[in-house]
Amino acid sequence: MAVEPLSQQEIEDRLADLPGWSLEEGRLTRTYRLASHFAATAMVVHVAQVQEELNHHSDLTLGYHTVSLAVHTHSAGGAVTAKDVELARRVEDLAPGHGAS
Ligand SMILES: C[C@H](O)[C@H](O)[C@H]1CNC2=NC(N)=NC(=O)C2=N1
Repeated sequence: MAVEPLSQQEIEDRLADLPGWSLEEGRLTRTYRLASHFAATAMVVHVAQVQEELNHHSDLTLGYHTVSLAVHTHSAGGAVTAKDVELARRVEDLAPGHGAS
């Protein structure tokens, strides 16, 4: 997949299809709320599996009942690329199965 930096407009266009995601300090960012700490922990493991599959990794933070992600592309100098959008899309797809919102 291309690692070309996305323009501001391209990022905004893609965020329109990623509910709850935003651009914070140059990274695609989202915090999910879950029913319990155990549920949040299980989601972290699932996200880690997807990140390994994609070979693309966020800063992934486990809170009391939350899972937070912040991602940009290191190999593109910290820019946001299609790889970041792909990861966000994959996490959006798996989140409902964890009861995450
Ligand atoms: C060597 C390995 O393929 C690279 O370091 C991968 C790992 N995960 C990564 N994750 C992110 N967010 N950006 C990268 O450029 C990146 N590169």
